[in-house]
Amino acid sequence: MSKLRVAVIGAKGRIGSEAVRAVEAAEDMELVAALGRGDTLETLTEAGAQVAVELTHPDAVMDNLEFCVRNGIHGVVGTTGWTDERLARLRGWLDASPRTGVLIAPNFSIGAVLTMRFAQQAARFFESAEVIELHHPNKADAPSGTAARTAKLIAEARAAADCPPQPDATSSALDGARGADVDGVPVHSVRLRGLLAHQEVLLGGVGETLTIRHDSLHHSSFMPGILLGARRVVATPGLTVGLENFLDLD
Ligand SMILES: NC(=O)C1=CN([C@@H]2O[C@H](COP(=O)(O)OP(=O)(O)OC[C@H]3O[C@@H](n4cnc5c(N)ncnc54)[C@H](O)[C@@H]3O)[C@@H](O)[C@H]2O)C=CC1
Ligand SMILES: O=C(O)C1=N[C@H](C(=O)O)C[C@H](O)C1
Repeated sequence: MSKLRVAVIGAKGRIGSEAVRAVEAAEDMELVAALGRGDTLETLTEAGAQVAVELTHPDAVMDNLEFCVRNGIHGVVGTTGWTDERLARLRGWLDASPRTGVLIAPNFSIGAVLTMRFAQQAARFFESAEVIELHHPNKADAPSGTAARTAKLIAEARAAADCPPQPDATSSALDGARGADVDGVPVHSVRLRGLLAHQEVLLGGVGETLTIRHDSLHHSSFMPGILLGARRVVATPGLTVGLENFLDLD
C-alpha cells in the first residue's frame, strides 16, 4: 500500500521537530517536506504532499491553511489562536474545495482530550467552574487553546442544563485577578520555567470540590494524536474541530 505523503510546517519548532521525527518513524507515512519560517509554500505542491501538519504561530496559520486548502492539501492543525471569525474564513475556503479536510485540534494528547470531555460531563453538577492552565514561558498565546476550548465546553454544558451564573461576590479586584472571562468561566494562565503544558479544571459544589488535572510532560504526548489526525483527515472532508471526533469516545 502506498504511504501517506505528509509535510510538516513549523518543522524546527518545539512540537514541529517532534512531529518530523514521529512522521519519519511511522511505517505508513512518508515525510515529503519540512518547512520552516521563510520557506516557500510551493514546496508542498512540488513535493506532492497529501497532508500538511501545521504547527507554527497564530500569525502564520491562516496564510498557510489558505494555501493548503486551495491546493487540495488536507490540514492537521495544532496551532492556536482560533476565533469564530477565523473559523468562518476557513469554512469558506473549504466550501470552495469540498474534497479537502482540515482537523483543528486544540490539544493532540489523549489525556487533555479526556480532561475536556470529563469537564464537559461534570459541569452541570457544580455551582462553580474555573480553569487554570500552566505552560512554559515561551508560549505565545494566553489563555491556551486547550483552556479556551475547555471553558467553552463547560459554558455550553451549563447553558444546556439551565445552570445559573456562577456565584462570585467580588466587588473590588486588581485587573486580571479573576482571570479571563470565557463565556462566564474564569480562565487563569500561569507561565513558569520548567513547565510544559498542564491544566486543572476546578469544580465546586456545596461541601465538595472536584479537580481534573492533566500534565503533558513531553512533546511526545502529542504525537499519537497528530498521526491519527493525519490518517483520518484524508477521509473526512470539511472542518473538524477537536481530536475527540476521531476517537470514538461515546
Ligand atoms: N494542539 C496541540 O496539541 C499543541 C499545539 N501547540 C501549538 O503549536 C504552535 C507552535 O508551538 P511551539 O512548537 O511551542 O512553538 P515554536 O515557536 O517552538 O515553533 C513554531 C515554529 O514555527 C515556525 N514558523 C513561524 N511562522 C512560520 C511560517 N509562516 N512558516 C513556517 N514556519 C513558521 C517558527 O520559526 C518556529 O520554528 C503554538 O500555537 C502552540 O500553542 C503546541 C503544542 C501542542
Ligand atoms: O504552546 C503549547 O505548548 C501548547 N499549546 C496548545 C494550547 O495552547 O492549548 C496545546 C498544549 O497546551 C501545548
